[in-house]
Amino acid sequence: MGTIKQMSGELRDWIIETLRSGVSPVVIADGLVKKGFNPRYAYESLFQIVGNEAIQTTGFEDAQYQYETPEIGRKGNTIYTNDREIKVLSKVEKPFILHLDNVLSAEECEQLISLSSARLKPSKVVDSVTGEERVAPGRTSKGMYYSLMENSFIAKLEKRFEEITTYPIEHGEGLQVLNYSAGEEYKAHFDYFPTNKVDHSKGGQRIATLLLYLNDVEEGGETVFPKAGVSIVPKKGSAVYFHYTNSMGQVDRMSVHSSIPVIRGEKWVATKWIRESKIY
Ligand SMILES: O=C(O)CCC(=O)C(=O)O
Ligand SMILES: [Fe+2]
Repeated sequence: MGTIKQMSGELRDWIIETLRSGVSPVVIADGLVKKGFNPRYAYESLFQIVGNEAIQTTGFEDAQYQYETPEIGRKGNTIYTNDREIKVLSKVEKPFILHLDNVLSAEECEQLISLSSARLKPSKVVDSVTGEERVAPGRTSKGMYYSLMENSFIAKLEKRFEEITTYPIEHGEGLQVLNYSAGEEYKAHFDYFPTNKVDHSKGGQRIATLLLYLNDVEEGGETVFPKAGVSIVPKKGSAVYFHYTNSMGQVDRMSVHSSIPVIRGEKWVATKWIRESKIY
C-alpha cells in the first residue's frame, strides 16, 4: 500500500506535460500508485491538476468506477442501533443503494417537520462548473439547514445516523430538511461535488447520502435513480442510503438521481450528506 503524500514541483510539471500530450489522467494516477503514492492522494492530485490547468481530458469520465462495499453494506439485513432495529428493505449494487425502514419514528418525523417549517427558504443547487450554490429552475423545493448537533433532538438523530452509516458525526454536513409542494421537484443531479472543486480543508468530497422520508406522499414525489431503474416511494420514517465515492476518489455517475414532481399531497425529506473526512 503506497504512503507517499507529497509531490515535487518537478513531478507536477512532468504530469502537466504528460496530460497535455494526451495521456489519460487515470493511467498517470495508476502509475503514481505503482510508484508508492497513496491512491487517494494520486487521484485527487490528478483531478486538481486537470481542473487548475484546464486540461481537456477524457480520462476520468471514461474510467470505470471501482465499486467498494461500504461498512453499512456488511451489517446484514437488520441494522441495530442503540435504540432501534432497522430493516433493510432492498439493495442495489450499482450504484450502491440500501433502502431502510424504521429509521425515524412517526413522532420524530413530525417533530422534525414542525421544527423546520418556519425556517424554510428556496432551495439551491451546487453549480457543476463553479461549485458554488445558486437558486435554479430544476430545484423548486424549499429547504433549511440545521447546524451540526444544533439541539439535543438533532444530536440524538445524528448519533443514530453515525451508528447506521459508521461515519463519525463530524463527517456529516448539517441536516437539511426539504419540503416539496404539488408540482415541485429536484431534477436529475449528483450529490458529489465537481471533482476539481473539492475543498480538502472542509471534509473533502461527499461520499454518501442518507435521505430520510418524513411523510407519506399521496402521489408522485418518488426518488428516482434513472440509470439503475430504481424508484423509491416516500414512506414516513424510512430512508435510502446511497454511496458514490470510492477510496481512490472516483465518483459514481450511476448515482444520478432526482425527486420527481409531487402530484398530490406534499413531500418532506431530510438529507444527511457525508464527507470523506471530518468537516469541523
Ligand atoms: O427529495 C428527494 O427525494 C431527493 C433529495 C436529494 O436528492 C438531495 O437532497 O440531494
Ligand atoms: Fe441528491
